[in-house]
Amino acid sequence: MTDSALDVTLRPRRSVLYMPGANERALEKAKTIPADALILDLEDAVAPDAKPAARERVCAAASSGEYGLREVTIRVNGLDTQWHADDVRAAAAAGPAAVVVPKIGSASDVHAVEKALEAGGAPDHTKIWAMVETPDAFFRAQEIASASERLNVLVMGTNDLAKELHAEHVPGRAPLLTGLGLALLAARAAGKVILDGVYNDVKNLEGFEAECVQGRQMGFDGKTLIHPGQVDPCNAVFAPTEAQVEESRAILAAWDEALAEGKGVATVNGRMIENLHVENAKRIIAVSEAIAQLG
Ligand SMILES: CC(C)(COP(=O)(O)OP(=O)(O)OC[C@H]1O[C@@H](n2cnc3c(N)ncnc32)[C@H](O)[C@@H]1OP(=O)(O)O)[C@@H](O)C(=O)NCCC(=O)NCCSC(=O)C[C@H](O)C(=O)O
Ligand SMILES: [Mg+2]
Repeated sequence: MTDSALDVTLRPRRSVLYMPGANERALEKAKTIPADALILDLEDAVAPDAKPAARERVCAAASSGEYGLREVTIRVNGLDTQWHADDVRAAAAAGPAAVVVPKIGSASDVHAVEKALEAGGAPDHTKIWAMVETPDAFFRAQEIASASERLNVLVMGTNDLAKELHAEHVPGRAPLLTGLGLALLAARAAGKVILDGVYNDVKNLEGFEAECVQGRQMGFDGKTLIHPGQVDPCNAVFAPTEAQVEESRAILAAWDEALAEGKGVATVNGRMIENLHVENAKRIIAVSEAIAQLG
């Protein structure tokens, strides 16, 4: 799907699946997995010796056009690594939907990536997805989110955050909520998309679904994933329900009626409706229609 076919901010990014760039089988399998977006990884999931070959394979996959409507992105190695410059140069030439950059620490990091992409001749459609995953970055989330028009998505790195905090992974994620809340405020203030971090226990679907629901309730647009088995439940949790869409349509109808009567307030199912509820109802309908366009 091209961005001209769909409003960029409404493009569904419910499920965003990482796959190790060195794993040919996973790259092939991804063509049939119903994830909204893919992150072809050159960082954590690829051993140092395998990085040059993985870079070649991932860039070929990203420019192959074989992933249908899925948004295909490349996660490069961090700015302070020996692989970063070559990764960004190769990704710029491949022209994926985005270059996902781990451990972004400040607006100047974003500017450095932007400059490197431009120097490498990256097309305008290649965006920057900034990973916020260190304590410093969470404090600077606002400057990172608003650093560049090319940056359209913040991605939470909850494994690195937990590691940096010396925190434990616990149900409900209490140790991480301060950081996640700061990043959500920053993303919304800058009008950017924000994706929740990964859930490591791939066999625990109950725990995974609970974390998806928590992420949706907090305001995340979708969640990053590590296993194909996480895709369907994640898509279900992050899509508006039929009841929500129906209620949204009732809100729009009641609002039109109120306006025609010269009123600035209405009620639906006994609840007060003001303009802000109407805006939210329009967003829910638009998201639902965007998901339907994916087929
Ligand atoms: C987590 C895994 C290592 C589990 O692997 P495995 O036990 O081999 O899984 P399965 O046997 O259940 O696999 C079944 C089939 O599915 C394919 N598969 C598995 N994972 C993926 C995937 N991510 N994408 C595509 N396809 C996948 C297998 O090849 C099997 O296929 P088949 O042979 O046809 O049956 C593994 O799932 C995995 O490696 N996941 C990705 C790990 C990863 O990318 N990690 C880095 C990103 S997460 C991160 O860095 C977080 C962030 O930075 C932070 O700080 O939080
Ligand atoms: Mg990380």
